[in-house]
Amino acid sequence: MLSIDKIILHRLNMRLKHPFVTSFGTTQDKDFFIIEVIDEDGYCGYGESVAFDAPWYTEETVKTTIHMLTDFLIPLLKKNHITHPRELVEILNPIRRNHMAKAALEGAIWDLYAKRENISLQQALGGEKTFIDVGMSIGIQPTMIDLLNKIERALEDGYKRIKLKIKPGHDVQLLRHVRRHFPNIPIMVDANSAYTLDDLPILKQLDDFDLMMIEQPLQQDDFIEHAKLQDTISTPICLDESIHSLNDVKLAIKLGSCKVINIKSGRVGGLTESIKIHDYCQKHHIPVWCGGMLEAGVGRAHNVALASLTNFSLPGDTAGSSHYWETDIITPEVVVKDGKIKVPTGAGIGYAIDWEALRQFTVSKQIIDF
Ligand SMILES: O=C(O)CCC(=O)C1=CC=C[C@@H](O)[C@@H]1C(=O)O
Ligand SMILES: [Mg+2]
Repeated sequence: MLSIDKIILHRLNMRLKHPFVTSFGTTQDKDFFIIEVIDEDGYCGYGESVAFDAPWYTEETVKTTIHMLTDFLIPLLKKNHITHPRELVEILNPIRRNHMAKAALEGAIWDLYAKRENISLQQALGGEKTFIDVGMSIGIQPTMIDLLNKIERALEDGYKRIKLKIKPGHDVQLLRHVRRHFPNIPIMVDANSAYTLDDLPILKQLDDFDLMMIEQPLQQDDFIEHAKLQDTISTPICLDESIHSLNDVKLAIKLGSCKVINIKSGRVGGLTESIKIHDYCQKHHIPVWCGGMLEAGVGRAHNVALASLTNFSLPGDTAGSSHYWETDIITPEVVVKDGKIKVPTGAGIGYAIDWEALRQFTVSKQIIDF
């Protein structure tokens, strides 16, 4: 049994090395928290919240996550006995959605469980790969030169594919430029729902650029529209914001709304649901890859373990720590070599907290006794 003694919420503020610009806006200072779950034997598990400070990606925010955890999710956990992290889905089920809040807590409990069992998080999740392939997501850049330079540098660092952000007015022309300089590199684009079917003429032109896929071109609940679009274009569609659960995946596959799925544990409510989605997609020959939420080291470590499952067959948005941060909060930091990350084999997430760094970024701390 996992007997929890206390939970500590460490609220942090970390400045990204470079602002990340998408069709919704700009992120530079990341407000989030690390959730530390300590059991009666002194084992500690760590999770990271991924909601942003404003609800532009999904409806959750840092504040809603804290509200959900302190007022609902942790009180529910207190009332239940738990022997395995898989049981958490059922325990937290009375609370609707709020997937990022649930995932932060669940992630910490998976880490705690793995540490108690003295196995790696990878082993606990059923991952098999020794290395994972990594791509880079490049936000919208001030100028074309900046973008070309960023791509150049990512390729030099060995990244296996480049993801570019597009939006209306910032798409075909941009790809023409990029393809002129880099005719053969693996490129994909992410629209973060910036288009509608009225943009079909533009979206059809994207077929000319030999893209690996186009991520989330339409609105998050446009399953039928995505199916129509996938029927019209040959570039595979990948769904991100549309996928909140295994049921969404079933719907998307049934309707033909996509050919690829981006899994983000926070968006789907945690690692247990992520594994279910991974397994279902594998059975249906739909490749998946691990998305990113500009995580610090703890969230990044969880992503690395998850991406080691076999059907994560495409490079993910899990770039190395140094791409985002001057100093990360784990040691060693996550390192990318030749476009790959070695999956750690130590107990739990396999990286230690760098307490000095964590303290340096801490804004506040809340202790919840069990
Ligand atoms: O963590 C990373 O490097 C991936 C960043 C990234 O592309 C995204 C992060 C968060 C929200 C979005 O803007 C975007 C995405 O949609 O995948
Ligand atoms: Mg996306």
